[in-house]
Amino acid sequence: MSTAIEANGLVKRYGRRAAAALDDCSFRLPTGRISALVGPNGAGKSTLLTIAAGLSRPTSGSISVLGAAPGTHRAKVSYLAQSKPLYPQLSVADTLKVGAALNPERWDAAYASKIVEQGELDPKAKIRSLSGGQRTRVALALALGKRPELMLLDEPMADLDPLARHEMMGTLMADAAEHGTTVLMSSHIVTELADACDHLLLLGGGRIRLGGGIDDLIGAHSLVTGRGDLAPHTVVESRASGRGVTALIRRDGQLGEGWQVQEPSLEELLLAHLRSPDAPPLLTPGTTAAPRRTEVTA
Ligand SMILES: Nc1ncnc2c1ncn2[C@@H]1O[C@H](COP(=O)(O)OP(=O)(O)OP(=O)(O)O)[C@@H](O)[C@H]1O
Repeated sequence: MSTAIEANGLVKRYGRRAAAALDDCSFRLPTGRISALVGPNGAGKSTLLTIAAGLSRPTSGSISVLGAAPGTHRAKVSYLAQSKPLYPQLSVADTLKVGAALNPERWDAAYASKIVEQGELDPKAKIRSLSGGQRTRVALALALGKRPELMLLDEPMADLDPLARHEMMGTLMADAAEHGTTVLMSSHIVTELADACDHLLLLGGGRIRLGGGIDDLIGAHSLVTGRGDLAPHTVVESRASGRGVTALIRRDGQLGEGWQVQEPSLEELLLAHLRSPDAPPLLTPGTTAAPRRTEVTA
């Protein structure tokens, strides 16, 4: 399978003395995946997305996007910043016209208009008169109307109401599946991700702590309850419970007698890893970066 993004030893410092926002961050995102980018506040999610969009340069390390340095294939990449920048003085209709003018080869006017219409927005309304959620809808119409091969979305749904979020996620995912679009989307809303995404990148301490298909990552872990020794398994998190110990583990062979075993939900998997920042990382096969070749950008 071809590669949408490959990062190798990526480091980003915002100042000489500042702690690294990304610190030896390496991963491979195959094309066609709808990937959640998750991590605590300040983990480096926006930093990674702006570097992939070609708007910020790494301090060191390399990253390729659609096989080239970030920014090379701007026409094929949509980037939606957390702040959703739009021109406040333009109307909704004029904003879409700007989208068409900026993307003459790829613009799908009918599709962009449909997204706006689903929100019952008046095309003549000025952007400055819209609510935060309505602006988000226009920004998403711009990002999707471009019919990109890769979408880099920074908390795209954060200010949509639950119904609008559900509907927009449905539109986004159906579109991505139909067109084979790769999506890398940061979010803190785990329920939104569990339904929509098939791939996960968990950032912590500036590097990837979990990377791979969500089913594979869940399948590699077990939630166990019982008493006894958990060696030789990797214990991600362990807590005393009424029935002994409840632990999220990565199995290494069979479990001993007397353990109740469950498959964790995505939320349980994420919470355990977020609470245990020192747990060993796991990147499933196909999601580790190839050994470093020539620098694509640095
Ligand atoms: N322009 C900047 N100048 C200086 N430091 C920055 C800048 N942008 C980000 N940082 C720092 O880099 C680190 C990572 O920030 P980033 O915004 O990438 O995290 P995030 O995972 O997107 O966080 P959140 O979930 O809160 O949006 C933080 O410590 C932040 O303070």
